[in-house]
Amino acid sequence: MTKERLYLFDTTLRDGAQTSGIDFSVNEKIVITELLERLGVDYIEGGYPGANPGDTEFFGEKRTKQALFTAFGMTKRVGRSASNDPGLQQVLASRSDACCFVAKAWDYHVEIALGCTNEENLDSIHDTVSATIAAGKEALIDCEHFFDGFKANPDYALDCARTAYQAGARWVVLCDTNGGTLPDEIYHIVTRVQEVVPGAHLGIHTHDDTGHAVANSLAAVDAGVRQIQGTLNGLGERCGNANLITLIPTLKLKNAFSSRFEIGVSEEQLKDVTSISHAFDEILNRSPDRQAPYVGETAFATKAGIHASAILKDPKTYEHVAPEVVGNQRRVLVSDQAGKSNLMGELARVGIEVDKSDPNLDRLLALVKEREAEGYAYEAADASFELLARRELGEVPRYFDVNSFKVMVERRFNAIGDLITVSEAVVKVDIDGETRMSVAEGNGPVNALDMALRKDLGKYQTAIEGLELIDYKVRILNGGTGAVTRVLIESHDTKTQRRWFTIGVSPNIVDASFQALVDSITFALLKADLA
Ligand SMILES: CC(=O)SCCNC(=O)CCNC(=O)[C@H](O)C(C)(C)COP(=O)(O)OP(=O)(O)OC[C@H]1O[C@@H](n2cnc3c(N)ncnc32)[C@H](O)[C@@H]1OP(=O)(O)O
Ligand SMILES: CC(=O)C(=O)O
Repeated sequence: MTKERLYLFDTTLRDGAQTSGIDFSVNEKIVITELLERLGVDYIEGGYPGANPGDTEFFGEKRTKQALFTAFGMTKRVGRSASNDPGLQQVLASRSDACCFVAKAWDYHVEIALGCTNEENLDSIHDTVSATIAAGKEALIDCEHFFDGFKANPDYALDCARTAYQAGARWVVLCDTNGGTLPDEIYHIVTRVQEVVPGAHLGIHTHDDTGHAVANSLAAVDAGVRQIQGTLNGLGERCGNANLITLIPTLKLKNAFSSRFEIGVSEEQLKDVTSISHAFDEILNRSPDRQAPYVGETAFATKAGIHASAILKDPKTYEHVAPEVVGNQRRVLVSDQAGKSNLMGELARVGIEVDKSDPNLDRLLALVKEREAEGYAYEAADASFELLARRELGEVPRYFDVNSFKVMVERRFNAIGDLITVSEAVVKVDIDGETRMSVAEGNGPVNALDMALRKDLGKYQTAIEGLELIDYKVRILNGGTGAVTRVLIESHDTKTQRRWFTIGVSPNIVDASFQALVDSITFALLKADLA
């Protein structure tokens, strides 16, 4: 059976830019465009030329190599001709291949927001499409509020879609602008729209206000549309748009879609989807969603011992697709929910092979469970777990012993009379029988301890040169007088680009932090030894 082509339209740089807290620079738009081309989408909507200087500059050049570079705008204003509408002309004059214009499709909006007649709005749609084609560009119409409009006045919503299509729009895109429509309604309405516009010319644009943006897009495809609009990681106005990073693997890997449709993303590009999703989060300066479908750090993570035991026998027992096909990896976590299979899985990942009958494994499992009961969470601290395991197996040298540490926090006036808070730490470590004392100041007690601890580790100093602490999280585990503090530290080695997590637990926050710091440095030394 020949497969039908489904087209992917990315609006990260337009609807994504309408996300609260997001503000793309032109350079960021260029980098994101490169990511989108790597992914293999068909259309990249780069923004709204004329709406702001950044978007105007971005559209001063053609920015795509394969994808159709698409400019966004709104249909011509009523009371002007298309050639006399400066906003419309600026969109048409941009270095785009295609122009996508938002048009009202709900008569209530025509009356309230535009303040014109239904016929005048239809004329605007018609004239805008004609002007776009006359400018030598592909025309798309985003029918805003299409589904709400259809429910209120189906004939008028259909008139809008028909007008755009008959004027020559390549795509008439049905938008669930307020995001309140459910999949069965989408299916039903898209079916009706095909009485006036063929599915091969219909697109879907959904928002996630009920958590159904992806499901709604799939329902629309099922009903007949052949273009899907969405964004990287589901960015977009309010709760976001349909997430292309979820949709693409589903379209490629789930038989209901992959047996009927072809998309422009190859198997190789699919393997890049996790890395692209995380690279995009880096640009946004936010942590990736750990539970994101397909690409999240825990998307293929197994915590329960019963699951881990089966996964080690055959991963398919608890995986709906293989992690490698989307560039992700399997993780078998070690925690108080673990059995020996979890341990063996995690040990194998760090290069330690142990037989299931090895008594060391029973000892290690008992130790993990005991420490988890005290507050440790090894599933979040890969490096501390590896150290614990290797210590039990006698594989971690005593690089240094901490003889003592002291930290002091002082609030005082400085020489020019400003009130300042100073943190100072003193750490004594023994290396090969020799005691070394280091003193350091930091912007807080933990920072001061960290600076002092790695100020002078003698012969080990070069191995920790690239080490930096990049995140520090504190959690109080049980309230009241019995409170215990759990500290999680993320470290990074700028030389090897390795990242790792360590953990410390104590009733005292400084003590918990110090444990995590010592583990972090010990892990860096161990990895340098093993390299
Ligand atoms: C559903 C969506 O996501 S649509 C995309 C929405 N995105 C944005 O609005 C981001 C970019 N927008 C902007 O920078 C500005 O709104 C601009 C430059 C486009 C327009 O700015 P202004 O001219 O100051 O108008 P303002 O934003 O106050 O109001 C929008 C105007 O467009 C009109 N309008 C809205 N939609 C349409 C449409 N589809 N066709 C024609 N006119 C429209 C409104 O009636 C209103 O007109 P009015 O000023 O005569 O009342
Ligand atoms: C056009 C658009 O972004 C919407 O209707 O949601």
